[in-house]
Amino acid sequence: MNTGIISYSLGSLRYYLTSSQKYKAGWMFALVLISSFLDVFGLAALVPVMMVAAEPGGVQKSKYFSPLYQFLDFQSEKNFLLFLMAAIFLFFLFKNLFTTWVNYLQTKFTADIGLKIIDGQLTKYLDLSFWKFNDTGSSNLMNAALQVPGVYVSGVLRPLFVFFSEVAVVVVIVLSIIIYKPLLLAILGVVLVPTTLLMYRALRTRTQVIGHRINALRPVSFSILNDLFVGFVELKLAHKQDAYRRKLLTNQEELQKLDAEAYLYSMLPIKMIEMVAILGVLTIFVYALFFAQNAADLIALVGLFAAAAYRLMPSVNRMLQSLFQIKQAQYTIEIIGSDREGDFYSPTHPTQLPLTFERSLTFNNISYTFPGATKRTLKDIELTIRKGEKIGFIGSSGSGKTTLMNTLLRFYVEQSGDILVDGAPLKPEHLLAWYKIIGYVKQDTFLMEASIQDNITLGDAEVDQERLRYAIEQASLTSFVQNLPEGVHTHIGERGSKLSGGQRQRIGIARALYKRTEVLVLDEATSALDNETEREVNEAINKLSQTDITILIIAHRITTLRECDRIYELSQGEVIAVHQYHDLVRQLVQQ
Ligand SMILES: Nc1ncnc2c1ncn2[C@@H]1O[C@H](COP(=O)(O)OP(=O)(O)OP(=O)(O)O)[C@@H](O)[C@H]1O
Repeated sequence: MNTGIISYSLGSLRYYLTSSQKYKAGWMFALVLISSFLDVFGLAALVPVMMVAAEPGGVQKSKYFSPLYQFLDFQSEKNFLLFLMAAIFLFFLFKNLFTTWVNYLQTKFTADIGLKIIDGQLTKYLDLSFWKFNDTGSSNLMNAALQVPGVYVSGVLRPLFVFFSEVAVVVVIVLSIIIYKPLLLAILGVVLVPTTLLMYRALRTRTQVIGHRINALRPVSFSILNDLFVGFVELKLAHKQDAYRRKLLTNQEELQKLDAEAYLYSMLPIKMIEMVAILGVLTIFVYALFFAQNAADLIALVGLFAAAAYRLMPSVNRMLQSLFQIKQAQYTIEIIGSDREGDFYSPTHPTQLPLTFERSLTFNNISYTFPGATKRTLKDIELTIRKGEKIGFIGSSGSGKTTLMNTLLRFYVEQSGDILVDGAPLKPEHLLAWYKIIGYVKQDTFLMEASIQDNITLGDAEVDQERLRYAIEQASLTSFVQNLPEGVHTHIGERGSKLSGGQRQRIGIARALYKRTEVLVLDEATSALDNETEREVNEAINKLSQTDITILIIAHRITTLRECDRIYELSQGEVIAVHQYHDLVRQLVQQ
């Protein structure tokens, strides 16, 4: 048939099978083949038994059963037939128990591989560089991490097993026919092989296209759904929910049409093969009636042809169906096997070294250009911060403040220059140690649908209560937490929906303090916070100023920077000025 797609899918397995699993896969295939043989043999054995049972004295005449009858020393044909029936029943019982066991092993085996692939996909995507991660988008990543492995198991692995077991069935039948009546094989070959091949060729490309298209559409639905629910408030106020709903439905409509088309294609082969087979039977029949010398022989041949075709058809059909399924799911092989290595991956360096921060932090001539961009976003940034200092960063939107902090957090790696910690360059080997030292409170702090405690400790199983109290106190959350009915165990709603903007940021600050952050990067919310929220956040920042934590604040409101030792002003990726808070306030007043 088509060895391309089969060897391609078999090849894809090598990524995920350990050598013991490969050995197991070999065994699984052997067991599946035995099941197929038992299936064919069971049906084939039934026919002669029924034939001798139908004819009085048939057992004695039969060249197969008469020796057995003699050997087992039966005295009555009826008893022998009862014995045969019991044997057939026991055989079917055994066969079905055996095939159920094989099915169970097979599902367990494929599920194990499925899990391994999910793990592999997750590891791959968690190693994505931050830029590529943002560029790919969460809907695509969710699809590729969970949905794609699922489709791979049901659309590639399982059909592969089906394909090989049906090949085994077909081979057994074909071999028996070769031995019994080679002419019949020739007729079957002439009629069935071209039809099957033609059909496969006609449908395979379209099936593959459908698979790719479905894979492209699925993340779109996730993404719209995500917008619809995350943007619940904004979209409702803008009266846009309906437009998004329609967008989602249009996408789903195309998906369902494709699903329906794929389903239709899976039903077509059996119908086409049946049509061709019946055409074959009728042609031989007509030939026998009008032209053949020995019509009786030919009509017997027609009967045999019909019987063989009848048994072969479902197998050939399942072979074709599994090929189409694999074609449709071919994209999963491409996705799972894609981008295993390359620029977009930055896995943690295998050797990790310790790191301490005692004196200073330096941006030493840092330049950074985004992939595909022509202009540098950061241009030769040169500045030093001493341990314990509070430093502010200001500048118009797009001036590069967040990008600069992202290089410090190692989410972006500068193309030239270095980050120096106590004078020594920060290397990939220091990443884990550096992550222990540095903390980040983003504008939109990541919050989970969990308790305050879990949000601060990020789900620590063993919470250091003393540290938790300290973090809550330093983040100015004590009175807020004390007034809650369940204290730190109070749940905060989806993405912290039960908290105010200021409280959310302070949870972020408490989180950084809980993990004993020594360098804290604070990206102040750009949205116009109300005075109360601003006061809450500033209170927390001022309290932090009393500690020896080194703080870097990206600020949009000047009042946030009151406690800062210095304030750097950025413009188009360059440091254009260094200010003192009071000078800056004076300048602004004069303007
Ligand atoms: N992932 C990205 N890919 C390409 N360009 C980017 C990416 N992220 C940011 N930029 C560009 O880099 C420049 C600096 O962005 P950055 O977010 O650092 O500015 P910012 O000063 O923090 O702005 P804001 O105050 O609005 O947060 C902008 O021109 C922005 O368009």
